Amino acid sequence: MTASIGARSVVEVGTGCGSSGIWLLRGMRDESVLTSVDIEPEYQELARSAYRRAGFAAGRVRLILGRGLHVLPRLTDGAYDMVFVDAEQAAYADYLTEALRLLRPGGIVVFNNALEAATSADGPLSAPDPGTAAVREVARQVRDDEDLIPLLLPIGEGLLAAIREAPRDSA
Ligand SMILES: C[S@@+](CC[C@H](N)C(=O)[O-])C[C@H]1O[C@@H](n2cnc3c(N)ncnc32)[C@H](O)[C@@H]1O
Repeated sequence: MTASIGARSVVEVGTGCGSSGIWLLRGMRDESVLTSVDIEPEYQELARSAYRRAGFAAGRVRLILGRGLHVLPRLTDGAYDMVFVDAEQAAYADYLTEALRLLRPGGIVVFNNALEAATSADGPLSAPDPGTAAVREVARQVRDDEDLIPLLLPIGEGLLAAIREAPRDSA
């Protein structure tokens, strides 16, 4: 069973072979579009075929080849309901900045691998690896930002989510 997120437009960084995209599409509205970014053309071809076999029309997915941090700045501000980041852990803080620009008020950004980093022990003499440090930093930023509602889901390697609050009425 898939919980519907009722989203019209979702951006995913890290298409892979299409598994997460299929789960996202199953929870999205019928007329909605998933924009998915990956640096590997072979993965995107496998994903394209997986979406088709899962029954989604070609027009439901826009596959863009390139590094997420090069592609996201070209997408429209405030036009997306959800941004799912599942690539380039060391740059998660930059992806948070991009996601907050892309999201509509009430939209949600989700980072994969959050628990893996949070629960890995540091050695007494070594700094955490850049990916782990970046995941912890983005978790801190989400916690400290008063405009974000944070949520940590213990699913798989852990999903860190943050809802961008709609502006409150000043009256
Ligand atoms: C963990 S896999 C994604 C799996 C996919 N989300 C799923 O669950 O089916 C990570 C993917 O990110 C891609 N990737 C790595 N660095 C990237 C970057 N800087 N920008 C976009 N994609 C990247 C890899 O090619 C790989 O396909």
